[in-house]
Parts: sequence; C-alpha cells; structure tokens
Amino acid sequence: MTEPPATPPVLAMPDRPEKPLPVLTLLKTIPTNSLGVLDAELYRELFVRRSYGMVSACFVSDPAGVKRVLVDNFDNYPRVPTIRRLFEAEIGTGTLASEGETWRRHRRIATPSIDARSVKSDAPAIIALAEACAADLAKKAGAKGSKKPVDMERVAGDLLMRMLNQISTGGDPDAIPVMKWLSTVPRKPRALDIVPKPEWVSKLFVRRRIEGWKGEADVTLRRLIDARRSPDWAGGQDLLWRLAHARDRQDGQPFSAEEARDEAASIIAAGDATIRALTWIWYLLDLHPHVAERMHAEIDAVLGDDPLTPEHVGLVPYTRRVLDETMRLYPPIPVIVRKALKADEVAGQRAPKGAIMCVAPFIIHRHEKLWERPGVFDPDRFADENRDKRHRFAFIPFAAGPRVCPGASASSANLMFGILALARRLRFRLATKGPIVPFGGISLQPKGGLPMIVERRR
Ligand code: HEM
Repeated sequence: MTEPPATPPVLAMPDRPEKPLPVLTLLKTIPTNSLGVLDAELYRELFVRRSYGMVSACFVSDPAGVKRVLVDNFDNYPRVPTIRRLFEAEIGTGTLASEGETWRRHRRIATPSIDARSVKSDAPAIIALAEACAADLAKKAGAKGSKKPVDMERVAGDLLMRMLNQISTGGDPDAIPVMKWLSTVPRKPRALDIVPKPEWVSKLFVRRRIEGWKGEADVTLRRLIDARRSPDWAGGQDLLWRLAHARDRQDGQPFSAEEARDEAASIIAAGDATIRALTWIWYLLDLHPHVAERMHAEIDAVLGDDPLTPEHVGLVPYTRRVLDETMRLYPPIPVIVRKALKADEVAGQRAPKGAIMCVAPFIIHRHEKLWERPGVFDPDRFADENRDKRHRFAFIPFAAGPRVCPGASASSANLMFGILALARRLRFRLATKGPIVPFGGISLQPKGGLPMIVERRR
C-alpha cells in the first residue's frame, strides 16, 4: 500500500486575499470568480460583518448561526431577489425560484416525487448508463492507454444529463434538448436581467432574449408533461408523470399545467449540481494515490466481477467517505446567499435588517475553527468513529432546514453508481501542468474544464 505523503499536496484554490478587497476591486473580481473575493479572515472568524456602502453583508460560519439562518428562523431569510430573478426568468416559479406560499405549495407537492423511495425503481437503468459510460471510456483508452485527454467535466456532464433524463422521462431521446437547455440555467446575466423593472421593460428587452434561449426545448417540456396528463398515457410513471399527477396533501389539488412545467424545469435545472462532485473526485484521487489505492481495493473486494447493483452502495463505506470529503473541499454549491427581512441575532451577533447573509459551504468546510488541517484531503474524517468530532452544521453540501436539497438522496445514490462503475474499470490522471482553478458561479467548476488521461485498471 502507498503511504500518505509527508507533505500533503497543495490543492486547487481560488485566490485568497489576505485582507478584505476594496469595494471597486471586489465588484470587478466577482464576475471573474466570486470565490476570489473571500479573504483570509473569513476562514478564521466564525461571524464577519462587512459594510459595502449602504449594504451590509454577514458571513456566517458558526454552526449555531448557520442553524439560525437556514433552520430556526428561515422565514426571515429568503433568497436574495436578484439571484432568484435570474432563475425565475427562465424556469418560472418552481421550488428553486419561489418564496412564501408559492414555494411552500411547490415544495409540499413536488418533494415526494424526487425522494429516495420514488427514484428507487430508476436504479437499474441509472446503473446501466454509468456502466455504458465506463465501457465507452475504456474503449477510448484502449488496452495500452491513450495519450489523448478527456475533459472529465464533460464526461460527468454527459453522464448526469442521461441520468436526469432517465429519471425525468424514462430516457426519451426527444427530451435531450430539454436537459441541455436546463443545464445552462441560469445564464450569465446582464445588468438589466437582475434589477427590478416594470413589466413592459421586461417584455421588450428581457423576455424576448430568454424566449430565444429556450427555443423549442420549452415547447417540448410542456408537450411531454401534457402527454402524461392525458388519460391515454401508456408510458411509465417517471418524474414528469409523478409531477403531473402529484397532489397537495393539504387541499388535494394537483399542480396546474404551468406549475407542473415550472416545477419540472426547477428540478432538472437544480440537478445539474451533481456534475461537479463527479468531476472533482477524480482530480483529488489522482493527487492522493494512497486514497485511490484504498478505494480501488475496497471496490474490487466488494464488486469483484459481479454486475453492479444498488445494494453495493451500502457495502463500500470508504468510497462514500471519499465522496463526502470531495464535497467538503469542493462543495458543488459553494455559496448560499439569503437576505435578512428583519434584524436578527445570529449566534450572539447582530444581523441588521436588509443584510446579505452569506452561508458559504466553501468557507465553512475549510474553516480553521471547525476542521483540523482543513486544507488536507482526508476521507477518514468521515469515518463513523470521527462523527462526534464535527458539528452537524459544519458540513452542509446540501444546505439544511426547510430548503434543504430535496434531491440529496437521489443524487448521492446516482453519484455512487457513477463512481463505482468508473473506478472499478478506470483510473484518471491529470493531463495538465497548468493550475486548476476552482471557479465559483452558482456551482463550483474547474475553470476551463478538467483534462485527464484515462487508463484502464482491469
Ligand atoms: C451533488 C448534488 C447536489 C448538491 C450538492 C445540491 C445542493 C443543493 C443546495 C446547497 C441547495 C440549496 C440552495 C440554496 O438554498 O440556495 C439545493 C437546492 C435544491 N436542489 Fe439540490 N443539490 C444537488 C443535486 C440535486 C438534484 C439531483 C436535484 C433534483 C433531482 C436537486 C434539486 C434541488 C431543488 C429543487 C432545490 C431547491 C429547494 C428549495 O429551495 O426548497 N438537487 N441543492
């Protein structure tokens, strides 16, 4: 067995300025990499309040503060309207982009359609997609190995798109443009997209551009849902069918056609975060051969030459720890932003009315006061015997509270199928000497992709 290196490798990080950036530099940096504005103090202090002219921002990393914002007083902290509008413009008012009673109703009706029980029956088809992806990469690598790199972000993106399509429509090829469209939401905004504006300005300047992006894909999505509402529907009970027939447990009412479309678009667009975890894991494994070796040994011992089944996921605890440690260091959603409707006390500190509340998994997961050796990749921190050492709200890749990710268990299972299928047959080596830069948009991506050489293991 390979020993862990005496000095752990330096991991890809965005710039971390020693001091807070001046406002102008901050405004210039955010569009190029929002994580590059997070300065060193934020990783040292559990609560930091900053003023930017008229706006206050609170960076909350104290686990008690995270709980206050996301769970105990979550009604006081809706999404920041500018970010919500970015989504709303394209996908309407589904769970992802609504607030108040609209959100509550969507969440109540939609959540049972994507919980672990509902997506269980998709597992064999999802596993088949993961196996096909591994077989395809093995073929490309050839017996002797190919020197031509593949972009792992693209590989993960393609696989996850097929998985989402399987869950949503039973794998209907007509729905691929819908998946492609929703994987681009939200697009890079223009200033006019995010400021509040009268309806006529929106119609004239914003809606038309967005209609162009959606093109036929939105028409297709509506058609797919309508077909499932028809009494003549003879297909399966996939996610779109479940959304079309779901009912509110409070008043027994189903979604309207428009609501069902918004919710489907919301869930498919949100599912895209999964791609990130299935990208960063191969980067970390290549940098840490002792972890890769142990994970491969576990997978080989448990799977052997047997066909991969859902039951295998429960038998590979070390591989699961590798996934958790990957999402600690590179959380797919790096920053959660809320706005304080009223002034509040958060972990003993004052959050003023109107403050932007930044609960950032990227900071919290690397915080010096919450983790030992936070920059070191060590999957064993997630071993059962170490569970008591960490606070429940110090690890929040799926957020927490009433707005916790409803796709958490479905995406965890799909990720494990993808990891097991690929790692059983293949190993990936970084194919660039240049730095890998984590880029923070809504989700956390390696800037410019992740080129890797594929090698066959068996
Ligand atoms: C590794 C994969 C994923 C991660 C790390 C992740 C993470 C998150 C996080 C952090 C949030 C909260 C964002 C915020 O409040 O600002 C969220 C919300 C959401 N996620 Fe996920 N997600 C993942 C996959 C999925 C999948 C596969 C689906 C659907 C099948 C999904 C559906 C949603 C929806 C609908 C919301 C909005 C919930 C609400 O506002 O009530 N996610 N996700």
